[in-house]
Amino acid sequence: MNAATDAVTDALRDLHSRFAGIDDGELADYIPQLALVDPEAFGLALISMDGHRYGAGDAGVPFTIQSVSKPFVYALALSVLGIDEVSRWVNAEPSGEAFNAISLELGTGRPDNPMVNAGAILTTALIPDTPGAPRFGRILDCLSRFAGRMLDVDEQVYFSEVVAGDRNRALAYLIRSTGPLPVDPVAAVETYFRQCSVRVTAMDLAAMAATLANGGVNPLTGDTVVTEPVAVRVLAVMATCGMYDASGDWLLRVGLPAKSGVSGGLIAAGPARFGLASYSPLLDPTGTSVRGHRAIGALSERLGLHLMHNPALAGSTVTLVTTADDLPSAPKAERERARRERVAVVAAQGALDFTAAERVLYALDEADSREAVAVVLDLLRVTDVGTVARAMLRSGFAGLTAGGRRTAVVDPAGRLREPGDEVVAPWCFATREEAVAWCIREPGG
Ligand SMILES: NC(=O)CC[C@H](N)C(=O)O
Repeated sequence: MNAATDAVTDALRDLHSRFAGIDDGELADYIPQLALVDPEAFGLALISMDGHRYGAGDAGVPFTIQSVSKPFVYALALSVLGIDEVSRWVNAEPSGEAFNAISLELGTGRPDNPMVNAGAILTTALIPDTPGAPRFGRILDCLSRFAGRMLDVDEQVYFSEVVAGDRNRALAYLIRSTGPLPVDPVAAVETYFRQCSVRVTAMDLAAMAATLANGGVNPLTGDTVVTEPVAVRVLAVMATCGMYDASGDWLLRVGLPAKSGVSGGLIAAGPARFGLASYSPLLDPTGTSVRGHRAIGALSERLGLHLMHNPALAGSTVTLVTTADDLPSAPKAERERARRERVAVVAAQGALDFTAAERVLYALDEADSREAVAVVLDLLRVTDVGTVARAMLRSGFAGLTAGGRRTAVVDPAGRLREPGDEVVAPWCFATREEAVAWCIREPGG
């Protein structure tokens, strides 16, 4: 039944079997309950921007979210307070230190970033707490919307964190003593422990990562969990700080915004492509899952997901640069006329952004330099024109017209039109034939 998409699942299964044999690393034991899990558990999950779900191994096994909660609570804080207010309290600089280090800015006491514990405790404390909407209720609701289902708390892990939480309590008191902490340290840490104890599966984490990759819209539910600018900022902080003191090496080799947690969860987001997640509780010394690191690294390489790697450039934007007399489908008389008149035709396809618009403009100049009298731009197969691209194409056309060219656009969907104007270039046509015919008609004829 899934004969075709099985190829995607097979790729995940392949990675799963490649790395399942690795048993390097240690279970986190500073939170006693975390040391009780099955060290062999290993799951991989991938969710596309269309909400297609793929899993291998233990993708449905529950575990606590731990530090993977941090980017999502940061997203909530940004949504409620805005970037300027949040930045007053917590910085966005990589600390180059371990997750539980005393990463506080000299002088201000501001935590270095929201991905280390100090910054995460502060970020949690920034979430408003009102009788109608208590702080933790808001956080659980937000994490659940990112996952696309109602999540709950593993009370045993929560109590275990409370028992073992002296270092986090110390951090909260330290922040309070050196600088900013808007609430009581005990309350801040208590909520932070609960947030870390929220139960998820690798498939849930893939949905959460996919929501960030998808501009804040959950691809499973269609719910706009956060706005696009918020999603973009969270991904930026994940890219620079998400892997603590291993963030630089991770960006170098894997090249994706990511976040790890000490229970063995790991997420990575391929913007506009995929949400990825893994679960395997054996950790390296930075607190990152060993198998997860290897598997997501391999997946990124296999799928060409590195952010700096040719960012999803559409293959071809310009599908045709020619003169109308080269068009074999045109009637003979029209081709004769076109030969005399030299009508150049440029056809484009797909979604036009800045990059694509530059290609189209270059092709228009190329067509124009064929000593054309008239230039036709065919947008019939264009699916979208962004605001920036529209402005560029309009001004490019204005330039051609000012240079004495007749110009026409095949734009039945009115993609170049702006509110308040009827037509774009001198004329807008529904078909290429009409546009060419108009161009070769004798002036005034
Ligand atoms: N890196 C982590 O996952 C740390 C989370 C854990 N609850 C702690 O605060 O120590």
